[in-house]
Amino acid sequence: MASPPPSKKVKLALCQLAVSADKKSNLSIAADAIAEAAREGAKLVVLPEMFNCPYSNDSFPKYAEDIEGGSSESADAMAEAAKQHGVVLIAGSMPETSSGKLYNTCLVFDEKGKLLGKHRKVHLFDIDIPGKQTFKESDTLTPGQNITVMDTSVGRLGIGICYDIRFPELAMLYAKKGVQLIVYPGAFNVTTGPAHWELLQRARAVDNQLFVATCSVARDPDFTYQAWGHSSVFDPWGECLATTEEKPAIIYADLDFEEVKTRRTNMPLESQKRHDLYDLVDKT
Ligand SMILES: O=C(O)CCC(=O)C(=O)O
Repeated sequence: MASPPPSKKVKLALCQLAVSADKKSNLSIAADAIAEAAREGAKLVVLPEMFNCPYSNDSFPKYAEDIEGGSSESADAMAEAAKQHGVVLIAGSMPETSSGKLYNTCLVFDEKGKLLGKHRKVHLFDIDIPGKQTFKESDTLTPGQNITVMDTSVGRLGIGICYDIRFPELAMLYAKKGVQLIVYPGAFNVTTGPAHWELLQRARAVDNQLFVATCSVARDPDFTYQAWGHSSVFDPWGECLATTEEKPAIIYADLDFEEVKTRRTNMPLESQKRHDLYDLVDKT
């Protein structure tokens, strides 16, 4: 891949949305948040994982849309919002149906509403912490087969979805490909969130000397899945630029991608790696 586009400053908005069982209302809440973020000057806007439906295996098949088949009201609504407000939009994720399979899919639109690419969650969230948190996405979902790097007008972005953040190799591959910011739409829970959410973001940021942003749904006490919230963004030094708690919120940060270069010049980890002792294999 060629070098990333020239470094720029960009105002990022993370929209921690309240999601209900009403898809139309979820889409309209998302569109309103995008409009508000754009009014505040954001050029890059992020939505949460499964922003158009409740996070449950029962919901995924019911809410899934055939994005490639061109009949996706959620994709159409988000393309329209990105265009209307002139922002690069990382549209969280939504259940996608394709050739009889279901995926947890993030769509990315440019400021003209053109689909720049999509990421299908590659690591499915299958965990069992008895009495605390059990979830098995693989009961309904199929993992994606691609990693996702894209050049946008605001910089080179890498996308992961929630559980993808636990796999450092993915972030390392993104760094190797010149990514300046990794965005993880997500929805950790009240068991794993307090333990690992911030730690994982800071680790991915510091290890790879790049920006890391996460965007969660807000917590709904009536849902079976209790989301952690705490959408945040960390810089390449591991400092938190913005965060929030569990309620609906839009948070903002000014990212200066020049800092990626500066940190890597000051501390040249990449060139100091001992490729004679270990290596990262890129199979993409
Ligand atoms: O890794 C975790 O603890 C939570 C992951 C998750 O909620 C997800 O992948 O949707």
